[in-house]
Amino acid sequence: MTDSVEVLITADRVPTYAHPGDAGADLHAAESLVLQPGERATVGTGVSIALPDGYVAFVVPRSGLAFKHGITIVNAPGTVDAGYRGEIKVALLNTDRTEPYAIEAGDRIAQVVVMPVSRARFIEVERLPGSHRGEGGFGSTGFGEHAKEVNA
Ligand SMILES: O=c1ccn([C@H]2C[C@H](O)[C@@H](COP(=O)(O)OP(=O)(O)OP(=O)(O)O)O2)c(=O)[nH]1
Ligand SMILES: [Mg+2]
Repeated sequence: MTDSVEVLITADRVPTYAHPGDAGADLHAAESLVLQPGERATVGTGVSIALPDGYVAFVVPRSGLAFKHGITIVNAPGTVDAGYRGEIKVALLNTDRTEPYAIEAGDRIAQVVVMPVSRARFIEVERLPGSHRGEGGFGSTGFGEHAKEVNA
């Protein structure tokens, strides 16, 4: 890693980066529960942090849980504000249509990504400056081959 930031923490289990260079540190469940198909639940992690001003922590799904079991996070990415001192909680959702998913206390249920963030100074104007994209959005560049024409 080229950069790191000190984050004060109280935790039953401190989040861990599985490999050098990983962006996400795994968060462990502080409780056991079963998520029925389609069910969502807020799961404690036993972790509280004090981020420096100018940083945010995003709580994001683990890909393996998502791909293999359909376990995702309802509000992904969950936003942990720098001023938040409460327990980080994970709003898990079982998107599988048929299979319940059991979470044991200590399981790694999500990961946390700490990033610098800018706060905007919103400056109201009568008219926005022009841009190449303009107002095009929501698939305006098409899908597949059409993108090549746009990029040409
Ligand atoms: O996945 C998450 C998302 C948020 N939080 C905590 C930290 C965050 O600082 C606080 C508020 O989150 P957010 O602003 O997303 O929720 P809100 O519904 O707008 O609540 P509030 O009115 O408290 O801002 O809840 C979590 O523990 N986990
Ligand atoms: Mg909020």
